[in-house]
Amino acid sequence: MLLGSGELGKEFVIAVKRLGHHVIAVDSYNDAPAQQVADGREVIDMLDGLALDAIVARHQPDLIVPEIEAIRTERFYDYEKEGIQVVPSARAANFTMNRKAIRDLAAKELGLRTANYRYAASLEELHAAVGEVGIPCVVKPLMSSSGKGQSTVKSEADIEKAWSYSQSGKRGDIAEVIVEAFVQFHTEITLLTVTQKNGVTLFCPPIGHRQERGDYQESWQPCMISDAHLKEAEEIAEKVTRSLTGAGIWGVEFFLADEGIYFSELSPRPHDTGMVTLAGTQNLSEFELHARAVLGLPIPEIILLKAGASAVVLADRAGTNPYYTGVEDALGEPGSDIRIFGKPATRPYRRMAVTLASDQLGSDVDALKAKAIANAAKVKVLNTEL
Ligand SMILES: Nc1ncnc2c1ncn2[C@@H]1O[C@H](COP(=O)(O)OP(=O)(O)OP(=O)(O)O)[C@@H](O)[C@H]1O
Ligand SMILES: NCC(=O)N[C@@H]1O[C@H](COP(=O)([O-])[O-])[C@@H](O)[C@H]1O
Ligand SMILES: [Mg+2]
Repeated sequence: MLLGSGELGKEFVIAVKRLGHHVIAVDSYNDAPAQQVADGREVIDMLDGLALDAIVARHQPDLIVPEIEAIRTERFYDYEKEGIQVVPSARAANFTMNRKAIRDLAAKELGLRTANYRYAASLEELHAAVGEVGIPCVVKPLMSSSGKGQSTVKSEADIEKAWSYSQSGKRGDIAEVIVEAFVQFHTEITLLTVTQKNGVTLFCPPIGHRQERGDYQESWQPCMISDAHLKEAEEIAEKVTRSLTGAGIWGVEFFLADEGIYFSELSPRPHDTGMVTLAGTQNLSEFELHARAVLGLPIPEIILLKAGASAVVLADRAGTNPYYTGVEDALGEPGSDIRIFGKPATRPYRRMAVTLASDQLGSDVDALKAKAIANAAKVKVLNTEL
């Protein structure tokens, strides 16, 4: 049972169905991307614990695979006790659903370097927290993803806007926000990390990415970083995933700054920036790795086969029944590909597709990034009904 059925879930469903499994895909709206390729579907509010209990009782899944954060993950501890495998584990899903749990674990318990941070549960508390952390700083709802409700405070005048934006962009019922000192990083990476039932942790070559409005725009693999940074990132990823427990792929996010490496956050599931692996950069994509890891199947090796890049195609308006023009143009050159997710509705900035570019190992990753961006710009998302 897949909880959350967006673009990441869709590729995961394809990977597990190729291994012969039966999937029920769940989301809060009908015809979500992963539901279109699954065996069955449910439409519920996943923050509603009783609604979750009802579908778990109805389908009796062997595995529960969360695909988003905003789920009543407290219920997962009971499901685990009942013998259902929660991916990667109830603890991991529960800790990462709320930024407070994972940040306090990383910074306080594990002693990792993170941006200086405070929490605030009201506008007054936000003023105080910004005072302590300093300007510029980043304000994020405790429960949100893809930058929803996130903004950067550059002056005192931004504080009120940041509070109201956090409240309209948050997922679920938690009003509290985290206030993080702005890290002046030069590089941002995702380290895809695979924990296995046999206890051996594997790492994919680092993925570089660029974000706007807290949401990813392009990603590329490999991202060249120093051996020392890579070793440190792998050690941190191993430490955090071991503490959270379980088997599966994780997207561990780091900022690389002049003063060193910062742990930012992690997803206990495939990562959006990891869609670059759909370009065939590795022998197994992040979705195939997740499938094997959660099913306890062997992963004899992870090897980099090609250099690649991905770029997002965003909608620019609200509407239904989207269709796409320019796909022919975007696929014209060798090494170009696209994944259209099949979301049934658009809204401004909603990610609808990614373009992929790849070439042989050792080729210029910047050129691949430019190619993916140029191809994404050729694709237009239009609506038959506005
Ligand atoms: N403290 C910070 N300093 C500088 N930039 C930041 C900071 N926090 C976040 N960002 C920028 O905003 C992006 C999104 O932040 P973060 O990953 O915390 O949000 P998110 O909503 O969980 O995103 P996602 O779910 O897509 O991973 C980061 O990748 C980074 O580019
Ligand atoms: N950074 C997290 C992320 O990329 N999550 C992916 O986006 C979907 C939601 O998209 P939507 O908001 O367009 O419905 C999620 O279901 C997941 O696949
Ligand atoms: Mg992130």
